[in-house]
Amino acid sequence: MMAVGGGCGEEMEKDFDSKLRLQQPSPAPGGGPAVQRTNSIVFRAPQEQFTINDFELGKVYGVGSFSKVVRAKKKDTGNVYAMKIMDKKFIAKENKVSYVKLERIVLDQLDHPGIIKLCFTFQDAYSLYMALECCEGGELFDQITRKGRLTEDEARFYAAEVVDALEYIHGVGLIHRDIKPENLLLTAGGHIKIADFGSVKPTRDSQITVLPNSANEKACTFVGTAAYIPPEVLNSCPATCGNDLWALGCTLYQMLSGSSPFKDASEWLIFQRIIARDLKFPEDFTPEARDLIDRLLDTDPTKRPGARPDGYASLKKHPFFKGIDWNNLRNARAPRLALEKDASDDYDGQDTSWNLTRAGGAPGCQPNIPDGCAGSASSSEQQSHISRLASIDSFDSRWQEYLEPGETIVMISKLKKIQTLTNKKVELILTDKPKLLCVDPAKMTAKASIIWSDNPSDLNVQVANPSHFKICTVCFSSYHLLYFLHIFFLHILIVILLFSA
Ligand SMILES: Nc1ncnc2c1ncn2[C@@H]1O[C@H](COP(=O)(O)OP(=O)(O)OP(=O)(O)O)[C@@H](O)[C@H]1O
Repeated sequence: MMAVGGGCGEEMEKDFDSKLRLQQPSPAPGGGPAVQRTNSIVFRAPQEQFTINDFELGKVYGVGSFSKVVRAKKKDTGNVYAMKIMDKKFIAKENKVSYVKLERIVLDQLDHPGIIKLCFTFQDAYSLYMALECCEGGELFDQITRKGRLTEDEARFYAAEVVDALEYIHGVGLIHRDIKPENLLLTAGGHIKIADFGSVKPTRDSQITVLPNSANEKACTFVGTAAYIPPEVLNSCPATCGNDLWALGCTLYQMLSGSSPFKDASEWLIFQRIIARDLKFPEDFTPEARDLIDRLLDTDPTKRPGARPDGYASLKKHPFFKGIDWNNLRNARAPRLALEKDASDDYDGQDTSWNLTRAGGAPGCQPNIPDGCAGSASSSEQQSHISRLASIDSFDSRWQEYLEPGETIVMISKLKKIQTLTNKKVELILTDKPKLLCVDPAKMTAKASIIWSDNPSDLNVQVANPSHFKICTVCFSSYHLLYFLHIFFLHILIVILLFSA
């Protein structure tokens, strides 16, 4: 096995190996800070000697800040996994080594039907690979988006499964710290699995082995997603299990109403609403739903059901959960999944040349991506994390020829360019210059390049409605382009406004 670029690549390689020296927290006598003792642990999910060529790659499930998750079928066994692929150089550059290691180590020790399972890992010179069990049903976020909002029965079912998994997570002494509909994945049968354990924090009496620094590091480190962050975190209080219960309250509210309870145009404004507990319930919420959410969103984290001395009993006994058979959740009939609109509507399936191991990666690695959604992100990604898409898509060496030395991609997405008689699919690429590029992915020709300008006669944006806007520019050939659809474009607009502000 080769390590990439010395230092960090080698360290990552060692830490992904099947034996790792780690520190296990043990309770300190007299209730003082936990004492760390160093131990060697053997991972349950083995590090295999596989290569990516041992797998037939399918559709892209989603894209994270520094990873891409792809459907991967092992050629010899036929077993299917969700392969999380992380670029070593990128992880090192973005200082995310500990995040990746933490997720690997923690997932390895968890065992609950409501938590995504890590099956094995492997690596090559360029990438780390985590084979996860597949959640073919996508994110809960997408179900909420597709259905508009969920019925109370559907929300009750999902909330109960999250409560069940959270009870386990908190029981082993972990705080997830990023509970939100995007991190609640659904199996093909429609059952919840909690994902994304890169932000977890062990509690003092945690049974879980973590990274050397995780327990010592200040528990009030700011992590999570703005709309789901509890007020005490904004006030720099240490993390507690109550943080996840607040996020559960926000998630339940979102399931029932279609949007999160604390919404606003910027993170700062969202935080103001959270601190002021500016919470309004839609009139059609039942008293039971309203009461549970109200209690979960208590500003005192110790009063939230699930965080009180009686543990999860009061939460599970809440009238909202009437009728839930807590011992038989996984056998209960799950809500019907709303399916994705035909993906081919958005993309015409030409992109079969995505090279997951970057330029210079493993020879002969040309994964087959039959549904043509390579490089695309799920709707939630598009909606919630402006800077995330590009990081992973910038791995794709295809775009390098359009960039100047040192220039990197901030964002990338497919769009329809509407012309008089036809419409065409192109890639819109925003770089950090800032520059906006329009590339025909079929012919790999650049259709336009706009350098940002403060002069409105060079560049101006006209918003028709929330999903349509025009970028009018003299550099953009002789006609104006109407950029059509995807929530993503709203973000481009935001970026435009930010840059021009
Ligand atoms: N086991 C899985 N099965 C199916 N889809 C998955 C699975 N794990 C992740 N995904 C999808 O892939 C997307 C990217 O996941 P990933 O873990 O790389 O990043 P993330 O956790 O969403 O983001 P970040 O790391 O930036 O917090 C997820 O949002 C999800 O939609």
